[in-house]
Amino acid sequence: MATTAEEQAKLVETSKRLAAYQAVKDYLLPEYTRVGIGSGSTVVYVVDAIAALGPEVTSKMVFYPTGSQSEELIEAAGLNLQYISKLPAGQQLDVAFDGADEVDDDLNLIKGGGACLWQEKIVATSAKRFICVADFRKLSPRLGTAWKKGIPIEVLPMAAPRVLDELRRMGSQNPRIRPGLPGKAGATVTDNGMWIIDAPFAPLLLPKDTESGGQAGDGSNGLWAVDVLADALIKIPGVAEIGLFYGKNGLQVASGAQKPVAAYFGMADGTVEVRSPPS
Ligand SMILES: O=C[C@H](O)[C@H](O)[C@H](O)COP(=O)(O)O
Repeated sequence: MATTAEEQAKLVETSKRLAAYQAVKDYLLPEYTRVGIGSGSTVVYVVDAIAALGPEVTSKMVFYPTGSQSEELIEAAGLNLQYISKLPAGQQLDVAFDGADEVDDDLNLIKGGGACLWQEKIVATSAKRFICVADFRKLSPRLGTAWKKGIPIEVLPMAAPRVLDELRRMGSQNPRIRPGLPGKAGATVTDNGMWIIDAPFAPLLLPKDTESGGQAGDGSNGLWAVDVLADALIKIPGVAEIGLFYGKNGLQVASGAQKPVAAYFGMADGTVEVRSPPS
């Protein structure tokens, strides 16, 4: 068991790597030609795993980034880069891999801890199969349990004060514009020229909490169901996109699905746990 901070950090990196290599082994089939590459520190290992397959496999593939970081990763690995704007209408990516900040029991996700959520959602929903790759810290029964910083929300800068007002009205505890420090004074600016607001809410309810006379989930008692909150957040004027990736159970290998078909977790004991959403 890891005891020092250094050992814990090493364990986390090993876990990310294990999950990434397993996910690529299971879901990057040699016949695939279009692959989405997400953002964050875990995706670095996904790209490593893909590059390790060698040009005989990867040269026939084209890789679609979710922002400037993954664009650089793709290029640095010598993989073929293409932009999602060039994906012809009516066509899909074969698969997309991405990380997450938190994953609940139903495989709803919080994303955007690295300010990349908007392009990530476009790429994920353009894929026939969206695969989430994470370490054991991300696994939690309800969103907002382990990830306390809040739901990342990408907003038009001029609308930020109004969005903050509305989030407070909805019961978010201390929503804040994400600072750019230490690298940049002022707000964090996304790849799309937007700002990020982090909006903490009490842990989000799942259908198993709200069905059969359970909690309302409409925010009236301070508790929101994932889908109800997501639908309300996206309607706030000035919100460009939200870092909740959610959807109905059973909506899987389908165009437009935000939830992954599988989530790979590198566990602290050196195993990889694979989860699929309940059907
Ligand atoms: O904005 C960043 C993305 O949503 C990342 O995929 C997410 O923050 C997870 O990142 P990491 O793999 O570094 O934990």
